[in-house]
Amino acid sequence: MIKVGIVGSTGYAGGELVRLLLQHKEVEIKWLYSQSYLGEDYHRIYGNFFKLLDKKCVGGDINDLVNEVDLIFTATPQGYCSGIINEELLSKVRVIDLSADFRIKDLDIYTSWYNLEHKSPEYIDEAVYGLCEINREKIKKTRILANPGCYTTASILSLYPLVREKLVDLNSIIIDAKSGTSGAGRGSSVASLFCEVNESIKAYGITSHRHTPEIEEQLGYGAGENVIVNFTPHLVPMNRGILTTSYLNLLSKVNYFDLKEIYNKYYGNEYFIRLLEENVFPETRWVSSSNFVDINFKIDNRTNRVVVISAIDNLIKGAAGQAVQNMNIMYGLKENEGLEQVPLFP
Ligand SMILES: NC(=O)C1=CN([C@@H]2O[C@H](COP(=O)(O)OP(=O)(O)OC[C@H]3O[C@@H](n4cnc5c(N)ncnc54)[C@H](OP(=O)(O)O)[C@@H]3O)[C@@H](O)[C@H]2O)C=CC1
Ligand SMILES: CC(=O)N[C@@H](CCC(=O)OP(=O)(O)O)C(=O)O
Repeated sequence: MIKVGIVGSTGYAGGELVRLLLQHKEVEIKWLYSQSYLGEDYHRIYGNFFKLLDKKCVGGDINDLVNEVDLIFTATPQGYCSGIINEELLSKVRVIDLSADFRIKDLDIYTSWYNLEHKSPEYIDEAVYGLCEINREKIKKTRILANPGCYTTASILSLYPLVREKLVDLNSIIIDAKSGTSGAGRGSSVASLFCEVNESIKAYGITSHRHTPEIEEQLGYGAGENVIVNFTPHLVPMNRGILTTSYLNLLSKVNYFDLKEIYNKYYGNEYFIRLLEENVFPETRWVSSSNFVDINFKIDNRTNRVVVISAIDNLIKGAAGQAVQNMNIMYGLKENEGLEQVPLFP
């Protein structure tokens, strides 16, 4: 059994981690860390766990708590994980961080886009970017796993084959993305209030969203050269889900089946990536509460562009599910262990 502790267990991503790990055959949840709910029954925070999980939230020194576990998940705001990482902690546990602290390899880019001083930059190189389908081999051995962002998971996975195979103009990429409001977390803010979100859709972070450099860096590794994207997220009045619609200029005349062959080459054997049938396009409801990524595309012969659509659940493949998938890889387990849920609909 892998003994785990979860910091940030009371947030939306943390809550989904608890739900998935509770049903995982190879995992024992040892503790749930919380500053705000110290000593409270976890099921009093999230009533869905009533009679299923009998644990109180713990607090205190994380350096003591790590003695009880093999692995910790940090589902915490940016800046927390980089503040606790040190050699002593890593001699006791492996870490899966759901924040952006170790995702971006270029420290200057991290500092400028996050407006944060990194507290342990010496560990950035060692950390592995946990996009499972792309970095599987490196993930197996790492002590620090940087779990990718939600928009970035959907964007990178859906565009990676085209960029890697240099089928598109790397300066032409436009990613239009939409997210449910759970993407903003459980912390209250005016922007997340029902009346602010319901019956409306808005773009935000235009030209400045912090997932832009994460997408550019990872697609750049795939292409072997710099990639520049326009990334525009939108907030939509639904609880969960991300849909991306991307536009890329094709460099040569190709048809649907040429591109399908390329996508099959990369993802044909991937359990969690579902390449849909021709003219069937992803919808967030078909992946809801599951770890699946649905992808399809259409070529616009008039403009010589390819339009790529992808859908994920932001809290699962975009956060907790991918974190569990990464744990499975790190511990040599079946990659879909604990993640075989059929998507929830309606
Ligand atoms: N929501 C999503 O769709 C996604 C989220 N993420 C990332 O996952 C992380 C968690 O996000 P999310 O669950 O949405 O956020 P929430 O705001 O819902 O939860 C964050 C949790 O972190 C804890 N926390 C807050 N401040 C601190 C602190 N200074 N030290 C330790 N713990 C703290 C809080 O718990 P308490 O006060 O009880 O200790 C809180 O419940 C973030 O880094 C986010 O960027 C990544 C991908 C998708
Ligand atoms: C709808 C919404 O607000 N989404 C969040 C992104 C989700 C997320 O938490 O991503 P990171 O882990 O990279 O922070 C946002 O735009 O900030």
